[in-house]
Amino acid sequence: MAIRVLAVGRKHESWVSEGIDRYAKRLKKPFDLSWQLIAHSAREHDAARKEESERLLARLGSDFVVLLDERGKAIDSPTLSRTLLRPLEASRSVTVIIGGAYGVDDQVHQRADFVWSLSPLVFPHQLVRLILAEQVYRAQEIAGGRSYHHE
Ligand SMILES: C[S@@+](CC[C@H](N)C(=O)[O-])C[C@H]1O[C@@H](n2cnc3c(N)ncnc32)[C@H](O)[C@@H]1O
Repeated sequence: MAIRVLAVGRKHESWVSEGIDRYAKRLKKPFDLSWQLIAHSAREHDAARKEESERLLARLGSDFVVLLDERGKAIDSPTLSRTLLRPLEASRSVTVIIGGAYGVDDQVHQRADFVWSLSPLVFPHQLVRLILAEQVYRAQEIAGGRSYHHE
């Protein structure tokens, strides 16, 4: 079991890639991250959101789905650690979704098991990838009782 990220958009930009690699090197099962990039739609607004959401839904299966959305629920890092570990320990894969420029539609919201807000502020997609990588590393360290995270 592992954590898969489904992200709408192009490959990691270099400044993001460097940061993600930094954390990825320190990740071990079940917290290792794999990335699947979903092509963004050539359309705009609602039409793009719908098309990208269909592409995301087609890849979900029975995973525990965490949707990143600024309107979701803000949680602290220990709660994130438990939220990720619980399905992984029950042999269920976790998929984390990062939407495109227009976010995702209601169907993806309804499918999500947990909608996670990093902040009410909207962050650029690439930065969200980097924050996610660091928070998954932090979740791993909390689960292992190590000293990276100080309350
Ligand atoms: C540029 S944002 C799109 C924002 C857009 N207003 C929307 O309706 O979702 C791209 C993606 O980054 C993620 N994102 C951006 N800010 C976020 C935040 N504060 N918390 C959680 N996810 C965020 C979401 O997955 C979002 O779909």
